[in-house]
Amino acid sequence: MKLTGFELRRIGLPLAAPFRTSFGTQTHRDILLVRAVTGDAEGWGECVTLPDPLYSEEYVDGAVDVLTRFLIPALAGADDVDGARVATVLAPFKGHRMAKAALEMAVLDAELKELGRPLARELGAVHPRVPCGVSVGIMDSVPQLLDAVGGYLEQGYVRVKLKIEPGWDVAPVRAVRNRFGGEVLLQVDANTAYTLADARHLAQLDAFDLLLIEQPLEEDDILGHAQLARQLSTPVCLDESITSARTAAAAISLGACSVINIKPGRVGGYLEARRIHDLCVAHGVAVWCGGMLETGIGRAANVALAALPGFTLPGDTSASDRYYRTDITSPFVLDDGYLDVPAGAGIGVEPLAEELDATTTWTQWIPL
Ligand SMILES: CC(=O)N[C@@H](Cc1ccc2ccccc2c1)C(=O)O
Ligand SMILES: [Mg+2]
Repeated sequence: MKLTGFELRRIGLPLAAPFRTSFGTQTHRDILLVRAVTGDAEGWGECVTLPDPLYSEEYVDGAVDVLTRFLIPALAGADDVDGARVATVLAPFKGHRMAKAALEMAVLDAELKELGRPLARELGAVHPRVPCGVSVGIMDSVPQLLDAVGGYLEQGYVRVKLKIEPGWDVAPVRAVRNRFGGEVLLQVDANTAYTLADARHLAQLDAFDLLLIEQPLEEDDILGHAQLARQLSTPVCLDESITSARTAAAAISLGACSVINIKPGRVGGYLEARRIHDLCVAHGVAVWCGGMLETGIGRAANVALAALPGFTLPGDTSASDRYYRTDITSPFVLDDGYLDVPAGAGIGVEPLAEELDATTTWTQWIPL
């Protein structure tokens, strides 16, 4: 496969509704897309960075800089790069996993589109569609939360995840349980908002039969999560802490988690995501596919990943309209709580030209 160049393209999309988490409220997305061009095809990657380093240390402007000055030149200097080799070529550069993931995804999509091979099959998907959960933000009041949760359950979502933070945790969870009953699959996500000193407070959540509590402590506090896990009956799931197969192996071995939220952008790409999946299956650790409010580009690849056998819990692979009134691809529409795995070559979708043009805020072509 002969790469001729890459396009970096930023698009601006308003969120259908504000999305509040313990690290802030988002109303708008500034999304970096990567287009890989070869002689015979083009592939797309989506960088899941936020504009500010609030979820992790990466942010959009930083990703643009590291791609432009280091990562794309490294690929230009390597011969015969394909999807499987991108991570090796980029390995000398530390971190910047979301930027690396977007680049690898674009190269992999171009390669598979040239070969006519679907990403799902390439990754080892075994299901034609995946059951979908929904992530519900922190709200101004419990009644507002109950309305939102009721709406998502009516749409067919099979699992509800509630964002929590100190001051918004036990009461909203109890209210959802009281209103919607004990059968609803329910979990919470703290996005690192607590400390080990909150252990006794968080143990109150054990009364609500949650599937898991996601990332209660800081990203680098693996030992803290192991100590907390011993004080809770609710399974601890890690998100921000799991940055590679190596950190997943360490977290599992140290008893820091019994469930893992796999996000390809956070771990450096879909191939590393598959390695984490395989590791977790070997250890009997359940995994599910997390979300970073991706457009249909990232959503398509996430749904393919979520169809692998070890993804036994519903993920945050929600429909396009969970976040966007208009997606930049044909929208992913929930059908009886499921999303279909794209069957086309590569990620199986392409951006809609008119949507792309309407939302583009900046673009740069980088020839190899
Ligand atoms: C679906 C979900 O909860 N995702 C992340 C948090 C998150 C929240 C807000 C975001 C805003 C812009 C881009 C990515 C974002 C990710 C999580 O699981 O922790
Ligand atoms: Mg999370």
